[in-house]
Amino acid sequence: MTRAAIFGAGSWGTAFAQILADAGAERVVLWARRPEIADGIRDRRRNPDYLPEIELDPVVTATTDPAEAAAGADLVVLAVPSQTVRANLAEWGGHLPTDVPVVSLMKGIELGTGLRMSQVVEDGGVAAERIVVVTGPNLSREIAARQPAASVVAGADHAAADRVAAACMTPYFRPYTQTDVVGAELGGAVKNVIALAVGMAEGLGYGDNTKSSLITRGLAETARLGQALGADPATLMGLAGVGDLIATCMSPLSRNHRVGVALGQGQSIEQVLAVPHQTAEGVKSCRSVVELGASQDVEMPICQGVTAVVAGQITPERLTGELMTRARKHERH
Ligand SMILES: NC(=O)C1=CN([C@@H]2O[C@H](COP(=O)(O)OP(=O)(O)OC[C@H]3O[C@@H](n4cnc5c(N)ncnc54)[C@H](O)[C@@H]3O)[C@@H](O)[C@H]2O)C=CC1
Ligand SMILES: O=C(CO)COP(=O)(O)O
Repeated sequence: MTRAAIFGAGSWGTAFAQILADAGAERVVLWARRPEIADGIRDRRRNPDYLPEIELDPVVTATTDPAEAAAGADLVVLAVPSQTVRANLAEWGGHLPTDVPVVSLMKGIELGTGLRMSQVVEDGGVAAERIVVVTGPNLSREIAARQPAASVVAGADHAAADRVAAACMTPYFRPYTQTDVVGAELGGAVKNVIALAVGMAEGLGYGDNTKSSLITRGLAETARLGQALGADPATLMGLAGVGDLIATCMSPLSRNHRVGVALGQGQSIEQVLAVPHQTAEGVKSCRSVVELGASQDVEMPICQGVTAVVAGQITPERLTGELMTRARKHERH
């Protein structure tokens, strides 16, 4: 029976705690940054800020002490924002057990280094064969409501991925194992940027043809990047690619989608981010995705345009015009 430590008590960390508990975990300890979050989970079995509608199973508890969270864990899960995980690991990585799978739930590319999350975790001292990525069309609010969803559990070591998949399989959460960590992570990171673009289109008042065109051409950008970086194209046609792209781009529950809608409606990025909201990874990862693409000579016009809108350099209207008037070309190029 699993004894898990989940670092990050936001939406996905909290929903994943419920998954592990429903899958039969003996104990799940959430590490929270803020004491009021840990107190709510420990004393009232509710996270007061993230998915407060879930009454957490009694096996779920919480602490702000990383050593206490990690003690005795046979599974470690990381669920903090992509851009903070390096600093987080430097702070509390020394407390992590050295011989158990470490799961990354994060979907992003690190700014400045262009590294995928598993590479950042590896830099933090975790051996590659212990790192497992969980990704796919998994909007936390739907998972919290125990609505059926499938997911990808990818590890360079299939046995580690299989161990994690066994620990998180429930009647509403169906994990498929994978060894293509590169494809799984790229799918999860790039779809957030495409969801910003689709949200912008919605905010501008455009309908489903526009959104479908952006999703499909966004997939083409992801596939080109994946090919350059050694991903298996089949991974991007699966749950981690197409699956997550559809969920995130189409759902009003997606934070990236919602940020895109607000930008499309004419708000500035400062106005959008001034409203307290949860992590919309694409806002930061758009730049690192474009830089990663440029380092491989991969053209990513939608991601480039989103980055320019987020930087305040162009408006969503102008992005539409620029994308629509690019030189004609073969669909597969
Ligand atoms: N929410 C969702 O539906 C899903 C989210 N993800 C990914 O999971 C990762 C985490 O996202 P969410 O839990 O949704 O975000 P969230 O915004 O709901 O929660 C983030 C958590 O990290 C904490 N945090 C913020 N700054 C921190 C710092 N400097 N150090 C330590 N902790 C910090 C926050 O207090 C909060 O507990 C992201 O990479 C996201 O893309 C993946 C699949 C689904
Ligand atoms: O990754 C997600 C769904 O799979 C969550 O999307 P958002 O981060 O845009 O809410």
